[in-house]
Amino acid sequence: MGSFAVIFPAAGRSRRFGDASRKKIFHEVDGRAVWLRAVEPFVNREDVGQLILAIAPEDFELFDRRYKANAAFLGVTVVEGGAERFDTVAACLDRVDPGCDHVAVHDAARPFPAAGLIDLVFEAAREHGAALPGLAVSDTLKRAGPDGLVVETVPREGLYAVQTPQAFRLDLLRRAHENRPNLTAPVTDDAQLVEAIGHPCRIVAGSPYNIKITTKDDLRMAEAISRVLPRPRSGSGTAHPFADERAAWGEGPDS
Ligand SMILES: Nc1ccn([C@@H]2O[C@H](COP(=O)(O)OP(=O)(O)OP(=O)(O)O)[C@@H](O)[C@H]2O)c(=O)n1
Ligand SMILES: C[C@](O)(CO)[C@H](O)COP(=O)(O)O
Repeated sequence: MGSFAVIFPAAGRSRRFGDASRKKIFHEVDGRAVWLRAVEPFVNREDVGQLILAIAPEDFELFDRRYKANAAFLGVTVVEGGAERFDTVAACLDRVDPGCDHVAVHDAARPFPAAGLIDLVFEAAREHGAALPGLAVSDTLKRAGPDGLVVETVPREGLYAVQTPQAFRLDLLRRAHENRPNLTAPVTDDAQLVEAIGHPCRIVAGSPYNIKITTKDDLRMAEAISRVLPRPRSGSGTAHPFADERAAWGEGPDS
């Protein structure tokens, strides 16, 4: 079985979060920092060989003071991130151990990646080379102009809101990142780079609980989610609480 290096981009600026005193990944949800919650479900997995967390240069002092011991205990390598998310991931790709043949990228701002969801993504990445979780869009979609007036209704068939972790064969993701200078559109996830070099990416069923903290409202939602999700089972062998949810998601995006 191949081994996954897991990259956690945590070097963002939290602009949309709107708290100049503390970035979103350092806020706590039910007493645990968002970044710790994002990392812990990947710790102690037999299929994970390396954990790499990328933080912004201005956060090293705070991180060392408050979280150095956590990172050491979890076996996390801490590196410096870049100006854009894809720069951060590229910097981490340079640090992947030679023993890893796959890589997963999971936003440090997503505190609830369930074990079952990670299993699905990793299995599909081994089979297809590239995999990511997604939720079929269930609201009606409108495109509007800057004046707020609707221009059109966008058919939602075949549209997914995608999440992380996104997982890839290592050589494929490296090639995809090398091709970045040839793209003109804004790049918002790693799968987009892989799509651009012509490799199909497989969507598996995401989870509505696997939210990304973007605004303060998301943090309030995360607090609510932490109250309804099951607690970790003792002796489960991982720090991850949500191993029983897999059945609820099904095996693919359509189930
Ligand atoms: N240069 C960057 C930009 C983003 N990220 C990370 O990528 C994830 C998703 O990005 P996003 O939610 O946009 O976070 P921020 O960039 O911090 O938010 P904002 O765009 O509001 O400033 C986050 O874990 C963030 O820390 C990163 O590692 N390096
Ligand atoms: C990678 C991602 O979380 C997938 O939904 C998302 O694209 C990140 O976007 P952001 O604009 O950097 O928050």
